[in-house]
Amino acid sequence: MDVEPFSVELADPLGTARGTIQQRNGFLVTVGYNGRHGVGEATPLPGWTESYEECREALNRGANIATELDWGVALAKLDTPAARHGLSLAFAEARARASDEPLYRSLGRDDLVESVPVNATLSGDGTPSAVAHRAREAVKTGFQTLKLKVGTNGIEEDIERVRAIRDAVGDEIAIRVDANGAWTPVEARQAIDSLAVLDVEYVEQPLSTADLSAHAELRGSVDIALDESLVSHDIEDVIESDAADVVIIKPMVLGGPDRAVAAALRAQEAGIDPVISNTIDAVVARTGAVHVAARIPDVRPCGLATGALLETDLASDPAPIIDGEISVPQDAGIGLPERL
Ligand SMILES: O=C(O)CCC(=O)c1ccccc1C(=O)O
Ligand SMILES: [Mg+2]
Repeated sequence: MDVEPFSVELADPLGTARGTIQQRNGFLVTVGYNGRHGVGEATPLPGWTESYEECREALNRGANIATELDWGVALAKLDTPAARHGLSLAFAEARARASDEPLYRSLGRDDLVESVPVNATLSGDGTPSAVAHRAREAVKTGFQTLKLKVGTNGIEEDIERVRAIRDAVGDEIAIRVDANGAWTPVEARQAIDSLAVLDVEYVEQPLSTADLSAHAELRGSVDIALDESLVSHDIEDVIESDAADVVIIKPMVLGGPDRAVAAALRAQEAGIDPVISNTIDAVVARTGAVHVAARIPDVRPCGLATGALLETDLASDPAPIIDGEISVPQDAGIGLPERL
């Protein structure tokens, strides 16, 4: 098991209600298995996963265990999500390569999946007309679903932005908003009443993570999606508390593609729609998440169109976005060169 640090920059920082993301620092993880190599990525995002230092320490520990025993044992001992994701993805890729299948097939999907629908991710800053302009550009390139970051400014201003987008793109385009936990229950109620009129598809994480029952109470005129709540609650808690119409599944946050697939399928079984997203990962984890999405039948548009937010990346992108759908690589493994 080989662990190599990397750093990638965002071309345009992504402003969210929980801070601005400017740079992503992580580790490339390479493993050997049955004569093949698999590559994974561990890119921690503090607040969502362990810190960079904790991730590095966990991977080093894993590397020591892995040389002594085997990958499965090392995986079982990695207890932080980003580190576990790195090893789990590397291992899953090596297995897919050894069986000469694309990763999504190796994860259990039987039929051919050529592409997955995706949303455009729109930063929340700027005037309503600036945001509407970005929305119109995204629709011109083929996106049918837009996700706007909200919660950094006042509710009235956010509603103005969503109204400007709706006016600019018409009624056929789906609009989602992501508050990243910024609202109180009273603010959320007020925002949702206005967002319902603007035919918003769902509100992602309106309230802070802990309170599942407060989210359950908000459900109604606009669907509620939980994202950050999955950091501290597992999918069974969310199902049990009736807190969500949609769950946002980020493989880096859940600890690997295996866990992400399991959680997404479990959600579907319980009548909750999973949406696969990512933490603005580099190309290895981002494309890994594309395979997770391809594994899920009838998946709603996913948050995987984030490659263009990066100024630099680890390799050229094997999953171009065409007409609002991200292409699923069909080569063995993730679809990247065997050694990066
Ligand atoms: O889901 C998307 O459209 C892109 C990813 C995204 O918004 C995001 C990226 C990094 C950290 C948190 C989030 C989030 O969904 O809240
Ligand atoms: Mg979110």
